[in-house]
Amino acid sequence: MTPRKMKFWGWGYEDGLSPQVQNQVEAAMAKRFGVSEWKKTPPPVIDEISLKQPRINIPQSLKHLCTNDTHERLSHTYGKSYRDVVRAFRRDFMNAPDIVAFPGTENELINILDWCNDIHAAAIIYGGGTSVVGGVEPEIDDRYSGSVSIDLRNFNQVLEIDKVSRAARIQAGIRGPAIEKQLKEQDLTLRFFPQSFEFSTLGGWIATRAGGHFATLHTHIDDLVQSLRVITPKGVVETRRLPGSGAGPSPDRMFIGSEGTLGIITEAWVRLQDRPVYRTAASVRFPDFQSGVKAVRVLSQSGLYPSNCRLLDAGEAHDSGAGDGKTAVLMLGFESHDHLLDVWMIRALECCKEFGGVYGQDVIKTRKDSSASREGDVGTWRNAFIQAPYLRDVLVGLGIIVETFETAITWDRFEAFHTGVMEAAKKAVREISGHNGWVTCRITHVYPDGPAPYYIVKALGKPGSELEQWDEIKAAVSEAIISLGGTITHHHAVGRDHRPWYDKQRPDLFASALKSVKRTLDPCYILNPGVLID
Ligand SMILES: Cc1cc2nc3c(=O)[nH]c(=O)nc-3n(C[C@H](O)[C@H](O)[C@H](O)COP(=O)(O)OP(=O)(O)OC[C@H]3O[C@@H](n4cnc5c(N)ncnc54)[C@H](O)[C@@H]3O)c2cc1C
Repeated sequence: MTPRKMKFWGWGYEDGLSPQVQNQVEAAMAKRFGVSEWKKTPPPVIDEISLKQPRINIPQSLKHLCTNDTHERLSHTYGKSYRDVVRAFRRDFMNAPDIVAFPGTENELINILDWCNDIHAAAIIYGGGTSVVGGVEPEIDDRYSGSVSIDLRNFNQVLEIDKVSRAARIQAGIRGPAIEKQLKEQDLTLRFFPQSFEFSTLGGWIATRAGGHFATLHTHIDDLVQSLRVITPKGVVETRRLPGSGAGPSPDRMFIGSEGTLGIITEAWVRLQDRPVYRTAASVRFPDFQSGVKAVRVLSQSGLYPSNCRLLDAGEAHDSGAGDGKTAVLMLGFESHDHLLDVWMIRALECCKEFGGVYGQDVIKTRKDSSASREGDVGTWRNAFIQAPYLRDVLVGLGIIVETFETAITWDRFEAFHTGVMEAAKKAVREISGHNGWVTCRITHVYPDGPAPYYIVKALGKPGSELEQWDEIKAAVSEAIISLGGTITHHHAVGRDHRPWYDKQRPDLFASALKSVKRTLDPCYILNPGVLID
């Protein structure tokens, strides 16, 4: 069987979406935007793209690890944000790396890093390349001789499992499905499922402080990291495996979220869980979003800790097929390897009822298989969630601006914050695109002290200016988020795209301290220039 081909210009596999579904999407969007006939841009093919000659040559000693092959250079130019896909559709690959390297051992990695240091080439660490913030794009200036994208795909093994402490030593370049496959043999799971799970890597999750699918408790990868091994241009840092420690600032925390600027994470000990046996799921409809928000706050502070507690506003519920467009919908779920969950679900539904929540036939009693989250509204939403990145690529070809942004804020400020962000987003879409467009929201994660809202923008772009229009919209909503007290990102990371607002959010003295760390670990500033710190 021939292996499925990955797109070099967008999300996932070339055959990831059937032509029938594509046609359905085009028809639905034509109706929504009142377009009689789409003027479609076809996805790029390699022969149409002219790449500049590599600025650096691969030394003889590294020829077996490095390539300047066109397909590899194209595939390593971008992450997977809307900005990235639009530029790929424009056949614009001006920031392609000069060289792509595929080390298989730490020694090989060190040799590549030494070479980058010697010739002052930028070294961009590439995990799964699913960054949505410009994290892997080799955008460099002429202070650098060129750029090398260092792909960690060969670091793809679960190396050791400690069943007693429920932990595993895992290499950083391994993708989500391979982690779970190897842990399943021992009836264990990392239980970390970002939407990009299929193609993103453990090292990428740690480097970006990624957020998984689960709505409460261990939402970020941070909580699952027990220790790290990191290669820096100045040497190796390996931290101690501990369940907890009060010994000064945490060295792990310094590298978690460092986005390839301080070192290359090669492996991590991570905390595992037993595989869930029991599951229950329900969807609850609320007359309006704010009623749902009140219920979600009570749930987040109830100590019930649902695994799924995702509140969709009416627009988002409608778009995913999980709602009628008039009511907000809460996706609720619990899971456990240990006990039946009906008592938890019953109590959670009581909380929802207090705020006008209505649940129906699809309330599912505890089951001992995964079907609980695959049926009814919950299942419909799950399918839409998995297909969404493929659909996004189709919409880009139609000239539709389609992108997300996400943040977090404490409960006491949420209502005013959400109103302000929605107003800013709708105003920006209206003024910049000339149409009303669609701005919808869901709450993806909830903490006892506040939610993480996630917004989706869809608008008809002006042909040829979609990217510039999105950049303006993004700037407007980012200003609103920062001025209203939120974070520029809850889990998508900073990268290059969020830098202006991250620089406003972080305290100045902290920025100086971070720069000192950078100078110590990467004195020639070869690691991922432009990301996080200059
Ligand atoms: C459709 C879609 C859905 C997504 N859903 C989620 C989601 O649910 N939750 C979420 O948090 N994010 C999500 N993302 C964003 C993205 O998947 C995450 O940021 C993810 O953690 C990136 O992992 P990666 O392996 O692809 O890293 P890459 O994109 O390859 O790299 C990301 C950054 O980390 C650095 N890096 C990568 N590996 C290492 C390493 N081993 N050592 C040091 N630095 C490294 C890179 O240099 C870069 O700066 C989504 C993205 C897409 C396109």
